[in-house]
Amino acid sequence: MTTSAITVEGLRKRYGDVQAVDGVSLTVERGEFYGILGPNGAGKTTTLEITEGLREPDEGEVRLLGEPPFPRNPSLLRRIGVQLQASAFFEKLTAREQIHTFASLYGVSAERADAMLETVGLTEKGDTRENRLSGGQAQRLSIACALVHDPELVFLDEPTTGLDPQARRNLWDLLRSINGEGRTVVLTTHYMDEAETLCDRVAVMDRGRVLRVGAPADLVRELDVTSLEDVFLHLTGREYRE
Ligand SMILES: Nc1ncnc2c1ncn2[C@@H]1O[C@H](COP(=O)(O)OP(=O)(O)OP(=O)(O)O)[C@@H](O)[C@H]1O
Repeated sequence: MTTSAITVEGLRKRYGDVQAVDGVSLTVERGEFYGILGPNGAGKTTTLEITEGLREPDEGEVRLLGEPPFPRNPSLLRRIGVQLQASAFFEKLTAREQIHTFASLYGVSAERADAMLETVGLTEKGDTRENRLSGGQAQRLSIACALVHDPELVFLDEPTTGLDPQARRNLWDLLRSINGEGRTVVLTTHYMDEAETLCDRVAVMDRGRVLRVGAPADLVRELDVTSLEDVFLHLTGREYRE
């Protein structure tokens, strides 16, 4: 039996008075495109960071590709890709220098780095400094950096926030092709249309808890509504964006 890509059991994390994650359990299968949805402060990023092994939970168990991610597990680092925010780029480097730097950290060839730049459509921007890239270009570069070592599983935290509609659609195509190659993709998003279009299954989170998990179309049917936006409203009793 192959293990799931991710299993999370009874996760809890508190910051001072804030119970950021309050008993989250979920399973992501290998090859799945999985979305974590929720409003600001729902606990999505904290759940993701614990799953990636970047944070220690107060309680709960995580298995990432069958292994515990915390404390830092070097054998896992090569197998997962974490999209960093564009602000985490090395200062003053060009797009090509950024991805070459990530590649060398992983012992990956410069040719592979250049090929990744091409995959995300940034070859022509190779000589452009990170602070001169558009929002969409910076997002694509950060995804390329997360993929340069050919990981099995990719984590993306709100990859299309702040992009114009065309740039979002281009990024959707890229994410679909990443998943189409058999990689597991886990993303958080604020956009219901994005989740509806891309995700095999979504977990709807609010106030540190998972309210419901399912395929978008199944959730819409089960709750007898017309869209994922309505699913959210039905589950939480409020609009997605207040
Ligand atoms: N390092 C921290 N210290 C203190 N409180 C934190 C910290 N990180 C998150 N929180 C709080 O924990 C709660 C959950 O935050 P988290 O970032 O996980 O939510 P989120 O769903 O990712 O939100 P967003 O969509 O705004 O990114 C919030 O109330 C947040 O203010």
